[in-house]
Amino acid sequence: MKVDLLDTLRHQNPIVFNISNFVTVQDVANGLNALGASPIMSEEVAEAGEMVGLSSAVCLNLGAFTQTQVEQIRKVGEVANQQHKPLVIDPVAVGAVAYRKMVANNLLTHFHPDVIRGNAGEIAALADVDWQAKGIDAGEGTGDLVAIAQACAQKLNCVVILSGPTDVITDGTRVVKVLNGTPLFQVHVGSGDMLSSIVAAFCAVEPDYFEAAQTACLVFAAIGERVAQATPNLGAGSFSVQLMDGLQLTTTAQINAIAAHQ
Ligand SMILES: Nc1ncnc2c1ncn2[C@@H]1O[C@H](COP(=O)(O)OP(=O)(O)O)[C@@H](O)[C@H]1O
Ligand SMILES: Cc1ncsc1CCOP(=O)(O)O
Ligand SMILES: [Mg+2]
Repeated sequence: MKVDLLDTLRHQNPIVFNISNFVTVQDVANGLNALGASPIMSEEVAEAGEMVGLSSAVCLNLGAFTQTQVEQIRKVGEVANQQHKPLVIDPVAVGAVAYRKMVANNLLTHFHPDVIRGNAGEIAALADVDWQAKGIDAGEGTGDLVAIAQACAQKLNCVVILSGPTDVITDGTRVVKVLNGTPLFQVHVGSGDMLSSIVAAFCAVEPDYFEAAQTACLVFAAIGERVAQATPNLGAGSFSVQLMDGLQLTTTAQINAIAAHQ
């Protein structure tokens, strides 16, 4: 696990272009900025080419799109592929809303993502595995999470992150698990969206996207875990503030000291 990539990221300060959702856009911008990347957002399809051109990675969040925004997402995904910029997709709630799954599957015929990051309900839906997703949350299912993540990665020919209490990262064959984290991530809406954009930031500084994805998961989960451990009885509001501080101030040595992965 290349935790030192965090120092590279902070040194290079890569621009990450995000199409975010209106719910968590502030978390995504500030999370990236605190960690050491440079976020930029846009809702205008006419500037898609320039936006991708100035960025070192792109993250497309499918959390709350309109039909107009779907056109923008498709254009940005196509341009990212043409310009060979790393492309990360966050397929929010595709397991809970049939329309979203249809839109996501259609978008995936227009461009190829390098990494897909979702919870169990979302990754199961993209892999066409039976699962009871609950809105934006993972929901419940009985399937094997590693097998589901691998099936999704093989089907879509990309790296897949199936996040949750344990993050599963796979390229379809190789599998790494990140065991760090805190249940407080679940009481803050936007944890997953932040992680997806941070995955893109690591893809900007590491061309092996399987490596970039697992490092992003470890860095984010370990920082959350440290923050939770540092303050007893931390609640949802304080956690989100402390998490921002942690993203900015945590060192690679501190992450290595608690890193738990297989
Ligand atoms: N119960 C948990 N314990 C530890 N970490 C968790 C837990 N649930 C989620 N996480 C962490 O929260 C982050 C967001 O993942 P997740 O909750 O799966 O995304 P989403 O918000 O899209 O559903 C990841 O870093 C994941 O490791
Ligand atoms: C609540 C909500 N509704 C549409 S997108 C969104 C945010 C999802 O954020 P996350 O997947 O990071 O919890
Ligand atoms: Mg999510």
